[in-house]
Amino acid sequence: MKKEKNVLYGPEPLYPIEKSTAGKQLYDALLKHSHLPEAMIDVQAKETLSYRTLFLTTCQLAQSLQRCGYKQNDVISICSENNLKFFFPVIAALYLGMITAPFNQDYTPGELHNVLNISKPQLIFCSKKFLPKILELKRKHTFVKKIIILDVDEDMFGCESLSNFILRNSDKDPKRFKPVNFNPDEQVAAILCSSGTTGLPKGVMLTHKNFSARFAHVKDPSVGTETIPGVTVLSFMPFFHGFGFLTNLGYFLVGLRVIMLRRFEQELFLKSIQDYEVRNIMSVPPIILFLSKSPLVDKYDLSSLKEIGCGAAPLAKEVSEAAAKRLNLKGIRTGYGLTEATLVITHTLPDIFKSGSSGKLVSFMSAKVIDVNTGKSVGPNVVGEICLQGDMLMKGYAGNIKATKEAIDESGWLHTGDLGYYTEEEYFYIVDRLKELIKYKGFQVAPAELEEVLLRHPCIRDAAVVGVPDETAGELPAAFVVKQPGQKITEKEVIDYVAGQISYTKHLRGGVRFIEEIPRSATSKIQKKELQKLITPRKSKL
Ligand SMILES: Nc1ncnc2c1ncn2[C@@H]1O[C@H](COS(=O)(=O)NC(=O)c2csc(-c3nc4ccc(O)cc4s3)n2)[C@@H](O)[C@H]1O
Repeated sequence: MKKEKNVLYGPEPLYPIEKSTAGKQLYDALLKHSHLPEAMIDVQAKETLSYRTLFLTTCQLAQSLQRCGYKQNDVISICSENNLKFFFPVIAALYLGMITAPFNQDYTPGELHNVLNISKPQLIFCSKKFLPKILELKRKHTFVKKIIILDVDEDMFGCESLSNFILRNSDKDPKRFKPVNFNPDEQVAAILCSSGTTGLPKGVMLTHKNFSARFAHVKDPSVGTETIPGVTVLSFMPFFHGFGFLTNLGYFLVGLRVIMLRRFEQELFLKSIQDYEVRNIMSVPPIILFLSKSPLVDKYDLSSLKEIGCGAAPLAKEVSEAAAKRLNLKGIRTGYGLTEATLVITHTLPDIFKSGSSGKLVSFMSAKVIDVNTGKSVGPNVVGEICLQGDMLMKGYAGNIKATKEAIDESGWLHTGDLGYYTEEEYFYIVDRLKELIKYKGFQVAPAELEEVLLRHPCIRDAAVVGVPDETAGELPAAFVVKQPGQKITEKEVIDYVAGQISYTKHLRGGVRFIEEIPRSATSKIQKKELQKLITPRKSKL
């Protein structure tokens, strides 16, 4: 292949991208692993899902969906905490070429309005805990025609349970089911939320081919976490987010034993590592900080841990080294990823650690760094915007051609909005963010979404939201507010008002500052860097 100057290319892959659909690859993998007794163990519920049950149930659910007339390109959503049954509809949909649009179960009605109008799911699978929210949502959104409850045996409030839906509609012999064939390069597999470089959350369309590129990675011992069937990993990242969604599908593909936490609880996390002899964890920087500092760690035997991956936000060199030393590891494997490029794009290789680096490019991808003023690609050790190209790039933002064109240029390069550089050895370092995105504990916070909520308040004339650096969370959303003339409103009232309108991870933990005017450019774009200079970090109330 012709190599361009100042463009980096990922390594030759150990495994090629399969030509089959991601659904077919998972079908074959689950069949192959169906002798393994444990696919996923719910620690809190003390329940176990076997690969045989995972395989047969996904086939029966796919048969049932087909029998009820669901077909390629129909959209489902999932609203659930991490749950043993979460991936049943995901995998069944992949078999059929249906599209899964998961969303954060803690979203408020306002947030749900935004994201649901992007994907317009006709069928929503939810856990019992979130049924009231989804019933309310169905009343408001006429495109939602059916709700299926994942984790109950009996129908409730006019909604079928998953078990009854399968009982009533599936074939007596699930082994007669075969995945549908379609073009994996074009077929959208999932629509995942991301705010991209600016504005409100958008729907990232990832194709079966994007998934297959990730699947090729996970089979490679130098890329994936573990590749030996039956090896134990711990999974606590939220399943609705690209990180949790795709890492777990990768675990199933390889046949790993996944210890699942419904939500992160410090002692349960440590006890699970000890009791299940977990070998590998994929995590985010706040967890590494916890492992480096918490006295709780000394109460448990964590010697089974052979590798910890970390990504989704910057990991301080000191924190990484302290955690590795405490856990007797040579280092913490770090990676850089974004939903618009499916998952991990760069990562450090096993046993080769470069503190502070996010590692090297993965196969099937190319990268360049461009000068933010000229747009021209630069060479090593020069900071610029990271641009990506290759088989893991999203198909685009669902229903948003304008945002897609702003993100992916005519030459097919995704402009990530991340500032970084690479060394002569092609190790990447992410140093800052051009884009507005705020990362609270690895979770995305779109400033525009909070600004939209603030501007609806009658006492607020103008508002801007920026990220405040925080050692524990990475960044905290903070608001600058201009009051309406003559109006009185306190910082606490603003914080409480926003907290009542938006989900937990987006609350204004960085506080509120009242100012006379929001600094704007000639094109009325908020000058966020100016505002950040006005911020003196306060002790966060996490
Ligand atoms: N390592 C990093 N350092 C600094 N910033 C980082 C980062 N990773 C993501 N980010 C930031 O999050 C943005 C993307 O946010 S996002 O869309 O929510 N997606 C993500 O943050 C995202 C999706 S998948 C993923 C990772 N999966 C992994 C699995 C194993 C492992 O060892 C490392 C990783 S990173 N991250 C990036 O544009 C960037 O701004």
